[in-house]
Amino acid sequence: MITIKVPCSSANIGPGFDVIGLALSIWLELRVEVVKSESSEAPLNCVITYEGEGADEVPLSADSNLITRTALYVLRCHGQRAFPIETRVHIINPIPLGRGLGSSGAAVVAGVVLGNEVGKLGLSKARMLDYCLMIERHPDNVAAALYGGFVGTYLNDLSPEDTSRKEIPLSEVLPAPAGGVDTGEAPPEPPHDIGHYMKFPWAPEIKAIAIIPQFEVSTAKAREVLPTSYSRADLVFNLQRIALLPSALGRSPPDAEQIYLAMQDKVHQPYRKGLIPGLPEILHSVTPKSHPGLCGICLSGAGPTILALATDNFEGIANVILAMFAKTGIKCIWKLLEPAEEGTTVTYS
Ligand SMILES: Nc1ncnc2c1ncn2[C@@H]1O[C@H](COP(=O)(O)OP(=O)(O)O)[C@@H](O)[C@H]1O
Ligand SMILES: N[C@@H](CCOP(=O)(O)O)C(=O)O
Repeated sequence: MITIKVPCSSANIGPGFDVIGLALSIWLELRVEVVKSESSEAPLNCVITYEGEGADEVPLSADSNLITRTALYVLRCHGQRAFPIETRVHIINPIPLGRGLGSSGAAVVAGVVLGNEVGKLGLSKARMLDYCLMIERHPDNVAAALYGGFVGTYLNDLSPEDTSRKEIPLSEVLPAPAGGVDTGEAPPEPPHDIGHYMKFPWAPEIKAIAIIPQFEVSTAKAREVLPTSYSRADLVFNLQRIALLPSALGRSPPDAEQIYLAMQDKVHQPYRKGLIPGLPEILHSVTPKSHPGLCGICLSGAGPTILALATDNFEGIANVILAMFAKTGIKCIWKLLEPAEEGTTVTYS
């Protein structure tokens, strides 16, 4: 049995839209067996079973499920048209879908690693990141999930030819389900070195409180509300803070006032407030002064989850935010999470 574990992630930390990600301690798990036999009745030779978040909505056919579609993309780029006979994938998913905790990033990373394992491809993590970036095109979730920890990420300036290959429509990378029928066409391989990451230190005192509202915001929709250009003042505002953030969050003991300041943002949060009732009030009123123990607060990924970083008073801080959401009629759960330093792991038993 091959076990693949991929952590969830909180992207955009503060001013780091599409740049800074933090892998956190909820893991998507795949238990994979390849049962050798002459033939398989399963479409594309793959049987999927699933438990956990999204069990009532996630498709279980290999050409529709995001994890197995991603694995098929990787396999097909290496001349393997289907899964080995017969591949059985059991998915255990505790990451809530569409909440800004990187469920799709984790699914994409899991799919790339699945393809690499069952196809015996021997891809490096750096090459696997290229495959991830052909599907989930912002690097902050997938790099954090793959490498673990608190990361700064970037996309390289590619040649015009590689740029157009990287920007190929997603529908050509992951073709629409065709009922298991293999069209025979080779998918576009990713260019090399699409993106990269750097790991930053994280002060051990700081934990992450995730306040998770019980409604979904699709990342695709939350990207549509963002402007295509920004004022110089807003851009400089974010640059000034992002320059401080990695050292502020790495310094021990943490300086809460400095972290709070370094987590302000004018690039994505103000534009997403229409999707998340109560967002501006929560971000402005929960501060280190009003709530001792708090260091900083921001939208997690594209939302609606709120990420509060704190050294103490976790339950008190969570309850205040829960009560603010409740005023707008929104129910939430909350979890106390820690950085997942290791990232994606593969074990064999
Ligand atoms: N474990 C999974 N298996 C299959 N598909 C998944 C899984 N996790 C997420 N997805 C897909 O990703 C979508 C959510 O992605 P997205 O809108 O980016 O939100 P999130 O913030 O959770 O990443 C789900 O609706 C589903 O289609
Ligand atoms: N940088 C992306 C991050 C999306 O994260 P998710 O967890 O909501 O998928 C964005 O803000 O669009």
